[in-house]
Amino acid sequence: MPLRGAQLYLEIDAGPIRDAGGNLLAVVETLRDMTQRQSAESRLRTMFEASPDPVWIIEDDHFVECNDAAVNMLGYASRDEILNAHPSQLSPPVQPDGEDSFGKAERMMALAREKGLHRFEWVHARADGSHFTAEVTLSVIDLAGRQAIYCAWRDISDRKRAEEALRLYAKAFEHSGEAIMITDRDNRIVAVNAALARDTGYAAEELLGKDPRVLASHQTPRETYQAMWAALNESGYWQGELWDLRKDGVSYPKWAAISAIHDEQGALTNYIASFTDISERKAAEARIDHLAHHDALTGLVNRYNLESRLAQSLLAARREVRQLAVMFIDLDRFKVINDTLGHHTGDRMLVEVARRLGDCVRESDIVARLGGDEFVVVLTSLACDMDAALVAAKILVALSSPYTVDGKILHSTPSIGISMFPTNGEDSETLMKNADAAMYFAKAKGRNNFQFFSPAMTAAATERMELERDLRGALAAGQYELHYQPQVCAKSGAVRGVEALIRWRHPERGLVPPLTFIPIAEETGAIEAIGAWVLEEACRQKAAWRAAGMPALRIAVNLSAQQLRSSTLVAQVRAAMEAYGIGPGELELEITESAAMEDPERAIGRLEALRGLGVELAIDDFGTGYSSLAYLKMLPIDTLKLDRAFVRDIETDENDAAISAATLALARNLGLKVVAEGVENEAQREFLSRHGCELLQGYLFGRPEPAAVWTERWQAAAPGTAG
Ligand SMILES: Nc1nc2c(ncn2[C@@H]2O[C@H](COP(=O)(O)O[C@H]3[C@@H](O)[C@H](n4cnc5c(=O)[nH]c(N)nc54)O[C@@H]3COP(=O)(O)O)[C@@H](O)[C@H]2O)c(=O)[nH]1
Repeated sequence: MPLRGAQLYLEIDAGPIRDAGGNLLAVVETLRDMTQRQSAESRLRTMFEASPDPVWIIEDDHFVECNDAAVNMLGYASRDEILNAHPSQLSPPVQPDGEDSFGKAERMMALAREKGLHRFEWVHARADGSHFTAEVTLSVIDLAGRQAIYCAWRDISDRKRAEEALRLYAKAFEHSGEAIMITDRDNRIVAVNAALARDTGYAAEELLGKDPRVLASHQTPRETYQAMWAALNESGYWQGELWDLRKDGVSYPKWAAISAIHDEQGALTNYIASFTDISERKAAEARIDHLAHHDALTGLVNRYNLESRLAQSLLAARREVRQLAVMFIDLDRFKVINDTLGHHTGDRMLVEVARRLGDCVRESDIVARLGGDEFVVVLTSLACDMDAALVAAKILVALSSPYTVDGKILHSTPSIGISMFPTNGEDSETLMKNADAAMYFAKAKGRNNFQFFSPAMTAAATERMELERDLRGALAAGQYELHYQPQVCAKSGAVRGVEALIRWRHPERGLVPPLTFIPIAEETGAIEAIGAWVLEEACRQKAAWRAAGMPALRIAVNLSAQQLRSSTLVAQVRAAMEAYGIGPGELELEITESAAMEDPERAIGRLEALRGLGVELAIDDFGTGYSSLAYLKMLPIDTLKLDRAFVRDIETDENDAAISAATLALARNLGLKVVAEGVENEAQREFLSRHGCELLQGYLFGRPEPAAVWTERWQAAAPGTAG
């Protein structure tokens, strides 16, 4: 029963009652209490209106009712604008799956009618044309006896975006070139990507659920792992190098970056690690490091590395109270091999030298190449300097044995300088400097030997360095001059020719003799320019003497081995002769026996060409070298110069006398003239003359003097000649 005073909603049905004639007899009214139903409908409408999600009523496939949320979501001003629209009219023409919106909407509604409830995703269009994705739920309802569809939307754009992002992350994870691994809070592997499977050789299934240490090799130091966990616990991040083991058992270095992941409450949930295989980078680094510390040609320790290795060895020697030897090794006349046979041959020989040096020393010793043909051997931990001498002797033998390079047999010898720690120096620099000085001393001592450093050598080495420095500018500064020494007829004493001998008028040192600077000029290559100057100057002087009416004397000029090697020599000589009108027989070129024997075939060709110019040719220092008589016979020469070493003791030393006599006999047989050098006294003159020597040269007849002195002398002897 309704309460007194409460409102009632009644539904009244009234029906007339008539008699047979149709007259109204009464009205029958049926009252139905609709109060409850009315309030239910009102509640439904309220709910419909108050729903935060857009809701619609669809009848005959058109929206006939909607709430404010639907109007707002679509961005229209009033529901009048959208009511009676077909769902496709509030949608883009086509749905993301490619189906047209009208057809698909019809299909969805049909499905809802068939099943009673149907849920699906739908892209709608707002009033401004923008789109959003909604999850649509269609439920079939009965509206006052008519079938309708209740339609509810939920904007799932955010969810879709999140899903899209997740899909993207998943793709990025899977396709990343970097190996990625995700572990749970207990450090069990929960995900690995394809790159990790590729790098490790394991399939993902073989790793899931395992501890990442299944990949570890024992090459990663324990401290690295300790530091890694400390950093992850403290800052949540660590990166560094780890060594892992591939499934095939090969270990490899990888660069790891690991982050700890926490949820919104700050609880640890995962670790995510990315790894880069750095095998190639490490190998490249190792190669670069090797190149930086080793000589590219021989693979020996280089200069830079030698310094640090020597410093370390010195520390050890000091600690162990042992000696140490630094050996400077230079190959004698290596430049000749390089210049004549080419760098390729020179390089191959240096590689062989490096190999032989390695064979002469212990593993713990150091063998370095400083560049060119300069090597350094450090003998570490020696008991006495005798040990160093034994190794030096071994090196002498090893490096002096013939080399077979490109089918050629080559000869070279080393000059070795040794400085000892601690006697000759306590630091690397001093020891190296002193070994270098000792090496120069070994060279000066005739090469192919070793010398221990002595303090006196420092001065000699310093002087050599200074000379080398000053030599560079001497030609341009006009500091060279030629002195001339006469060659006389043994029988008559008449001057037949002069030999041009170079002198260096050094601004501080005064007159420097050729034996002091010619070897340096030869080693540094300066000799070629100096030789060219000598040739030109001698020819110029000869022309000047001729112009002054001096006797027509043959002029002899010394040629260095390097000049003989030069392909421009013949052209140079021709040019000088033409420039100063030097005729056949007026110029003699002296070459040493060793220069001619360096490459006899080439020498023969070049000397023949010079001969063709009318130049006379002499072999200098005859008897001091290792002449092959077979080759000597083939050389197109006119004169042998008997070395003054044999002349000096010719009257007292039977050997010298015998060699001199034999040389003179040989020359006679070969049809050659002989000039005996270094004749200082009558007895020598008499001996040589008696044995048929035609020409003599020596202090007995005159020392080498400047051209002006000879001019004066000749003018005095033959007054009336032009000045
Ligand atoms: N490539 C070039 N080499 C040259 C040139 N000029 C000289 N030289 C070579 O230097 C060497 C030494 O020469 P030098 O000091 O001039 O000595 C010469 C004479 O002074 C010396 N000599 C002459 N007579 C005597 C003597 O009676 N006693 C004695 N103790 N020494 C004497 O002999 C040298 C001449 O030697 P040589 O040339 O072998 O005839 C020397 O090897 C020169 O070749 C140059 O321009 N280019």
